[in-house]
Amino acid sequence: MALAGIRVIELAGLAPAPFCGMILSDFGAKVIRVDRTKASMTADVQSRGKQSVVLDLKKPEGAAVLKRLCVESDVLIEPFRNGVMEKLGLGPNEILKDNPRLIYARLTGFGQSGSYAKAAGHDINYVAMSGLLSMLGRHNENPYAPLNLLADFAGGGLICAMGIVLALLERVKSGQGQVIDTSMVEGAAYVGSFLWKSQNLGLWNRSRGENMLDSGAPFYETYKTADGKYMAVGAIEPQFYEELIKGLDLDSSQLPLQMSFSDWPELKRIFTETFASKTQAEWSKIFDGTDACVTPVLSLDEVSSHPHNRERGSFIVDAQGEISPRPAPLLSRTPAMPCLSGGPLIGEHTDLVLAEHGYSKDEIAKLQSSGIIECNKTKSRL
Ligand SMILES: C[C@H](CCC[C@@H](C)[C@H]1CC[C@H]2[C@@H]3[C@H](O)C[C@@H]4C[C@H](O)CC[C@]4(C)[C@H]3C[C@H](O)[C@]12C)C(=O)SCCNC(=O)CCNC(=O)[C@H](O)C(C)(C)COP(=O)(O)OP(=O)(O)OC[C@H]1O[C@@H](n2cnc3c(N)ncnc32)[C@H](O)[C@@H]1OP(=O)(O)O
Repeated sequence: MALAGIRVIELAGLAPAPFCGMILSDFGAKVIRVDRTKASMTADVQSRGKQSVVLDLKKPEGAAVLKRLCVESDVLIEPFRNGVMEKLGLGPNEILKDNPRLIYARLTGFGQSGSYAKAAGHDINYVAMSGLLSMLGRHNENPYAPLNLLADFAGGGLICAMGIVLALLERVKSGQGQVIDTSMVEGAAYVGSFLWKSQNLGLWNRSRGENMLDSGAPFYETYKTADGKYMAVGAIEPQFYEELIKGLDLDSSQLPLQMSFSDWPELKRIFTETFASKTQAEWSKIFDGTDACVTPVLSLDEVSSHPHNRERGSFIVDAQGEISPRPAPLLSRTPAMPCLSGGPLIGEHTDLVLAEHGYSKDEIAKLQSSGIIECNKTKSRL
C-alpha cells in the first residue's frame, strides 16, 4: 500500500485527528494511538487498523516515552489546543531536535496563532468562522452546519492527511521533516474556495436559500416521494433539465422557464406535487439510465445494497458486520486495504510497541507499576 513502512503516532483526540489517523492507516501506515490513562472507553470510532498505547504524558517519564517513540516515527499527529504540547515539553522544538525528519502535524480549530488560538470550539464554530456557515440554510431559516463534516473532516482530518502526505513527499527530496499547522477554519474555507472564486458568476446574488445551489432552484433540490422517501434532483444544464421534465411527464410548454427566478417557487410546487405521486423505487425506475440527474436519497443502511454501489464495492463490511465506506480514492496498483478486524482496545499494544522501541521487560514493568503506562492484557489483534 502507498504508505507502507510509514510510522505514525496519533495522540488521542476527538473526531478530526482519529479520521486523519484512519486515512493513513487505511493506506498502509502503521498508526499508534496514544491514549490517556484511566480511560474506560475510547471516543475513537475511526480506529480500524490502529494500535493503542496508554501513556501518561503529564508525567516526565511518560513524555520521555513519547519522545522515544517519535525518534523512530515519521509522523506525529497532535489534536490539542495551541500550547498544550509545549506545556508537556513535547512541542516541535523539543521533538524535532531528536528526529529532524519527523512530520509534526498539529490539528486545531483556529490554528497555532491568532486571538482565538487558545479558545475551545467545535466544528460549527470553525465553519462559522470560515464564512461557509453563512451560506448554508434554507430561505428564511437560520444557517445550519451540515453535521460536523465540513470542519472536522473535510477541512480538518482530510486536509491534515493531505498535508502529511505532501510533507512526506517533500522529505524524499530534502530529507527534512516540518511542522503542519492545520486550522479547521482555514481547511473548511479552502475546501469552499469555489464560493469565493465564483462570486462574479451571479451564482450567489440572492439571499441564503434563494440561489441555484443552496435550495433556491427547483431543479437542484430534494423531493418527497409517495412512500415518504426522497429523490435528489440536480438537473442544472438545459439538456438535463429537459430530461427531468420528460421523466416527470410534464409539458414544458405549460411550465415557467427554467431560469425564471420569480417562478421558482411555483415550479417547486409543481415538482413537489409530481414527486409525491410515485414511490422512490418507481421514480428510480423512470430516471435510472437517463441524464435527468435524479437519484434516490439513500440512508446509511441502504447505500451498500444499491446496485451501483454494490457493483463497485463502495462500502465494506467489517468482521463485526459493520458497514462503512471503502477508503477513497481507489488507487489502481496500490489500493488501500482497510483492516476489517476493528480497532484496538485501550492499551492493547502498550507493551508490544514499547518492546519494539527497545524497552526491556523490566523497564516496561517499572513504567506500568508507576502508572506511567497501562497494558491491556487482552491479546493483541493486530
Ligand atoms: C463536533 C465534534 C465533536 C464531536 C464530539 C464527539 C466525538 C463526542 C461528543 C460526546 C462524546 C461521547 C460522550 O462523551 C460519552 C462517552 C465518553 C467516553 O469517555 C468516550 C466515549 C463517549 C461515547 C464519547 C465519544 C465521543 O467523544 C463523543 C461522541 C468536533 O467539533 S471535534 C473537534 C474539536 N476541536 C478540536 O479538535 C480542535 C483542537 N482541540 C481543541 O481545541 C481542544 O482539544 C478541545 C477540543 C476544545 C478540548 O479542549 P480540552 O480543554 O478538553 O483539551 P485541550 O485543551 O486540548 O488539552 C488536552 C489536555 O489533555 C491532556 N492530555 C492529552 N493526552 C494526554 C495523555 N495521554 N496523558 C495525560 N494528559 C493528556 C493534555 O495535557 C491537556 O491537559 P491540560 O488541559 O491540563 O493542558
